[in-house]
Amino acid sequence: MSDTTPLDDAQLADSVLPAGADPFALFEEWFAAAQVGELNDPNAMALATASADGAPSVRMVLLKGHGAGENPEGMGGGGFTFFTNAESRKGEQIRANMQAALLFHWKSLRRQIRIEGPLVEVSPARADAYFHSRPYKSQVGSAASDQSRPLAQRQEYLDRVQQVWAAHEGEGQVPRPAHWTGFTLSPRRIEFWIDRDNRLHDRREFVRDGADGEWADTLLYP
Ligand SMILES: Cc1cc2nc3c(=O)[nH]c(=O)nc-3n(C[C@H](O)[C@H](O)[C@H](O)COP(=O)(O)O)c2cc1C
Ligand SMILES: Cc1ncc(COP(=O)(O)O)c(C=O)c1O
Repeated sequence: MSDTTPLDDAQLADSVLPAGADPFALFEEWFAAAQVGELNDPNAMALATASADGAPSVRMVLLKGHGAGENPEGMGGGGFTFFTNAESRKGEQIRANMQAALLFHWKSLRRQIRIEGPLVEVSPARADAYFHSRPYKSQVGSAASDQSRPLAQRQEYLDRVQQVWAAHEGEGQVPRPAHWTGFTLSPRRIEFWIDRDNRLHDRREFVRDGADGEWADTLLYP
């Protein structure tokens, strides 16, 4: 027989996602909690892109810049930035269709954030600065990789790694390949989801028309 004990006060409590909140401030709050509560890569997020004809694909990337202070190519309005090889599968999809969706799921916190909007490429200066802030080994690994293209055998990649390593060891940094860059998602929709017992979850979405638009928010049925 099903459990028919009455819902308790915690389950019947009102939403903890405040109406009229600033979604960037709420993101910062949750992201800070994730730094403490999530064991590995609290900045890991799923990045969904789609081909020109609308076929979706998704993979994990790391968030490397975020918040109201992000300034996608001078349009302002904040954003969420990741870096990648623009000749990869995702890079080709982004070139064909400059929009994406991001998903954070912090399992230990039982929280999810979904973010959607157009993408803007970061400036070459920012891509350089980020690329060179990475450890030498990571610079080498990225520069030696034709990300997402077929590799006949792993040794081929390892040989390239050795070559790039030797070529730039003296300077201690690798020139950033022109195709290694970053993209900032300018959010048009941000949704916060928090687990509540018995699937009586709590969701609030924030939407705006453009990078300079006002946020409007609403609760959503779980
Ligand atoms: C936790 C995690 C973080 C990752 N971060 C990145 C990243 O920031 N940039 C990146 O290009 N690939 C990253 N990867 C690898 C991607 O998931 C993916 O394998 C790669 O980018 C190729 O994707 P694509 O074929 O769709 O272009 C990460 C993988 C994991 C599991
Ligand atoms: C291929 C690749 N590029 C980039 C990153 C992002 O991390 P970082 O820039 O800190 O190396 C990752 C992380 O897993 C990765 O696998």
